[in-house]
Amino acid sequence: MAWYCSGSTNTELIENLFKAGLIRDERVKDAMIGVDRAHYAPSRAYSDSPQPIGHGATISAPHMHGHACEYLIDYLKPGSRVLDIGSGSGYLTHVLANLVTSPGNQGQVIGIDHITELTDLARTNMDKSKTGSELLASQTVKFITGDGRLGWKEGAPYDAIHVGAAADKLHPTLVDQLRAPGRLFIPVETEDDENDRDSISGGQYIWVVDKKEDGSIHKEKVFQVSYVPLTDAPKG
Ligand SMILES: Nc1ncnc2c1ncn2[C@@H]1O[C@H](CSCC[C@H]([NH3+])C(=O)O)[C@@H](O)[C@H]1O
Repeated sequence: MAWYCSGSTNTELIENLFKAGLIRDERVKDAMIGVDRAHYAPSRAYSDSPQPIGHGATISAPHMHGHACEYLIDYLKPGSRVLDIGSGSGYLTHVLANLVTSPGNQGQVIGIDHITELTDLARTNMDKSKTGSELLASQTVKFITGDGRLGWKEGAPYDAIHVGAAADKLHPTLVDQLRAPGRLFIPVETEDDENDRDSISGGQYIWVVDKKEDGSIHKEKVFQVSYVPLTDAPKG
């Protein structure tokens, strides 16, 4: 159901998304209330819409961030390790960090983006709040500049990997870097699904890829989306 949400404060926006059923999980709601979107979105921070953040990147709409967290929620526990590929503004990286941190049990979230100005921006954005600057100081959150299609093997294995830009395929390196059990959430441009011949005709879909405890892989195409692509880094 299409439902437009906004609020006059961050808490009001998230509560309205919750009331509209666009966020359903209480832990996700609390983690999103804990991150002021105004620190990350340059305009219309409390409206449920994407906004440009420069360098061809956008901060996704908050309901999309909510969906991503909800698909990964079973793998986001205090102490979990997470990789956020295409971290952009750093907003989702911060929300994910709230989900893997409890007093005395710090997980770690690595945000990776291939544009240095954006990893710098993400750090600056996080530093605007006390909790954000503490997460940076304790290295619970680290921003790395690099090609996210390769993951970040120094921090692997990950309980959860989130990809915030559309890949041209299900990069096997990312599946390799999952813990068993672990889950990858990735928008893919035209991945061939042998069970669904329609998927070859194009369109972007979120794929959820599970690495089970025995190391076996289960892939599922869950819903259609429109993300900016994962690309080569701009030259210069
Ligand atoms: N190959 C790549 N490696 C790392 N980051 C990439 C790559 N291709 C695109 N990106 C980044 O993917 C991001 C997608 S848009 C930013 C989404 C972010 N989750 C947010 O809501 O703020 C942009 O910041 C791009 O710079």
